[in-house]
Amino acid sequence: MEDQMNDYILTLENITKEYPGVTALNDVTISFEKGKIHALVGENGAGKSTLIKLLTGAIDKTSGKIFYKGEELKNNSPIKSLDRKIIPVYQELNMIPTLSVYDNIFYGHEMTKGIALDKKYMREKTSELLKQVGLKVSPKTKARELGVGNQQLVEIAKALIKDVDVLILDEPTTSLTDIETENLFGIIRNLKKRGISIIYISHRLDEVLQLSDTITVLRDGEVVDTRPSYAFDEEHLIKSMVGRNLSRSTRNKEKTVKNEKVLELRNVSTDQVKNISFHLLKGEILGIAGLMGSGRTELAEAIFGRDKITSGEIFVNGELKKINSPKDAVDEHMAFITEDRKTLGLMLDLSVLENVTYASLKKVTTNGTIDKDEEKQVVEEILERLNVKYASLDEKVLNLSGGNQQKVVIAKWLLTNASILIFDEPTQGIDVGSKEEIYGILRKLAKEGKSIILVSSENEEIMNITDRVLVMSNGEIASEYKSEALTADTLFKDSARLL
Ligand SMILES: Nc1ncnc2c1ncn2[C@@H]1O[C@H](COP(=O)(O)OP(=O)(O)OP(=O)(O)O)[C@@H](O)[C@H]1O
Repeated sequence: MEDQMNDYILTLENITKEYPGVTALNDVTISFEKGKIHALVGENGAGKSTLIKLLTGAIDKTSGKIFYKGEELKNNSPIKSLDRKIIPVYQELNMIPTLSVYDNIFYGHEMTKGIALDKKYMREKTSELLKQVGLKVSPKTKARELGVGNQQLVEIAKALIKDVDVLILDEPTTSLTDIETENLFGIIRNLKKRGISIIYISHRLDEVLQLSDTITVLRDGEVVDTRPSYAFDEEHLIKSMVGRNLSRSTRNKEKTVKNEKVLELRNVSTDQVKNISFHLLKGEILGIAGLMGSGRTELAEAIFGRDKITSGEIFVNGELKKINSPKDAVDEHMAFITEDRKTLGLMLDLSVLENVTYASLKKVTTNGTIDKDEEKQVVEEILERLNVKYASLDEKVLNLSGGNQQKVVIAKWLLTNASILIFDEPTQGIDVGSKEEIYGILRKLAKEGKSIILVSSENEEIMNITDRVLVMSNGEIASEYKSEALTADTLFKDSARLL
């Protein structure tokens, strides 16, 4: 062990973490090399976040040992972990929107000169850090004026101020554009050159293969494979993660579209989108593509009555309708599966069962009373199809892993009798096997005559799953394609057309 301590900054030895009814990590041994990028991959619920929470002192292990810089790490806590320069940057960013970049960076450990804040020093130091992460904005810029990609960079700058030794990045590219992702990778590689050790968690396997030196695959809380990245390819990685070969979706050839307009927008504008006209057919999957901030989500929100329509008309099944609230939309048999599961999609304190059945109680109601057994059976079936990991139906959704929470949102809406389903980034944070399962369910719904709007930033998903695609740019529809005619190249060009 002594020898190894020189190369390895951090070692987990036989770590087990048990929650009531769940073994989140089981006898896990992993060594992280100094100055290397080490990726952790695995299905939703495999134990990645649990491992990070142990390293950052948010929770305690049930058994096993952690060694850091050659010494056993005992009595860990989030504060001690920061002092030890083990710093996590989470996907859900923590910036205070109304404060400046430098106020955010120094928040909680402000510099003073005498009794006053040393603003000059903080601004200068922030400038230096922003340079290191390649961000060209003034330290005085308010956080709310930064896009998600730039906020992510500020979070990393914040880690650098503490002289980070181990930087943990949890799904850092989820909300980034391709260009922002490339930029981030350049910065990560620079940090590595400076000797910083990086633990990188992602469901985007192509990125993991491209960026990391070593990959560890977790499955059901156990390490099933650790190798240098060059010894993996994507197929092998997927097989390790899901424990079987997985057939990936290819372009959709099965046509389920009927020539019947279920939804039509004529010249619809809101404060966020301009002059939107399009229709959705029965049995169709219509993709909405575009860059972050192009108005994709805002368009979905307008249709669902969550944003005020300032002009234009919406027709449902050929009839002009006023949709002023989500309730109006639900009355028209629409469902909106939101991207923001924490605030809009779930009630975290309620059970898995209650969350899934919340929007669909009628389905299992006989004479006004809920048939509990039937309810359970229906819910169990859908959760099994989506491969959701949960201890029991009575478990609080709060205790589920992020990806499994997302699957609960999807399950909830799949059980409603909605005929127009709007999905906003349904597979964000979802593992590769379950993604395929979700695609299969979407196709099946279309075949049953439901109509689907799919907002997505994943090109493959947009091209393979949909029948037709609208590309948004700067709040407008820039172009429309039959999916089979769409290429990643055109998608990229059209997304920037109206900028
Ligand atoms: N506080 C908790 N109480 C009970 N079970 C928990 C708790 N936190 C996590 N778990 C369970 O531990 C297991 C591992 O969860 P974890 O969040 O580590 O997964 P993950 O690999 O990060 O998944 P994802 O890719 O979805 O983020 C899951 O089965 C989860 O339900």
